[in-house]
Amino acid sequence: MIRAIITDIEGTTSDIRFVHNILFPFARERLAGFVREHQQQAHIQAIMVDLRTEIEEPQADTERLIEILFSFMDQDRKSTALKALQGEIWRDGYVNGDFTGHLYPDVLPVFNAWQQQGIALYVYSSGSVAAQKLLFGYSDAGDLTSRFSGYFDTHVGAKRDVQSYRNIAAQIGKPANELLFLSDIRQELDAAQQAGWNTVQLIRGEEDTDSVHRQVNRFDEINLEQFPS
Ligand SMILES: CSCCC(=O)C(=O)COP(=O)(O)O
Ligand SMILES: [Mg+2]
Repeated sequence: MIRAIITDIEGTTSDIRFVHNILFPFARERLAGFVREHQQQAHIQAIMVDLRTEIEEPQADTERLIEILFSFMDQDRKSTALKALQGEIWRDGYVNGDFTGHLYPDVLPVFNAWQQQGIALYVYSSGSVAAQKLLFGYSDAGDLTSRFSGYFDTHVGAKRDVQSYRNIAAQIGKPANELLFLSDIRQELDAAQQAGWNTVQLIRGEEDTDSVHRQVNRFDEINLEQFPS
């Protein structure tokens, strides 16, 4: 019996093109100026401390960190520090109405149905928790933040690591076999499955013929009765 559903964002609830063509360029254009302007603020300093730790360069100055952040963006590296900064930068874009968080139209009706069945919804994304709340708070369908019982980012671990899913299960407080993870990325689903979770792969674009996971093209094709009770 599925009691909690944990969803990825990019490529699952939301179009990868929104993230790569709207969000990422918006942050890239503003990143250097943002870091220079806000580097004295405590929460930005904390992000920079994390970044220095991540790159093992305790003496790195602001310009070196900016250089590193650009190389991380080029690699689409899921660095917790980069993701935290991107979230800070996107805030202005959402608040000023430059964009709204993309949501596939099939998502919200299915969220509604699951909630009516008493199933708790969570998010797990490489984007920071703050960025997740912005995307769903300023989504195409309005403010959906109250729909979720919790949010997880790479502070629990990377999305391809089995231990991350064990950490999330411990925080949710439910056994792994009552959890369902939704993602477009096979390697993330493999990790969740190794942790004992149920999985469904969203195929929003190209097919994935190497996957062992149940596959659907839309949320309304997910049949919770297929999972063992
Ligand atoms: C919170 S929306 C931005 C998502 C993001 O920054 C990203 O790297 C995509 O990560 P995901 O784990 O959702 O595929
Ligand atoms: Mg994804």
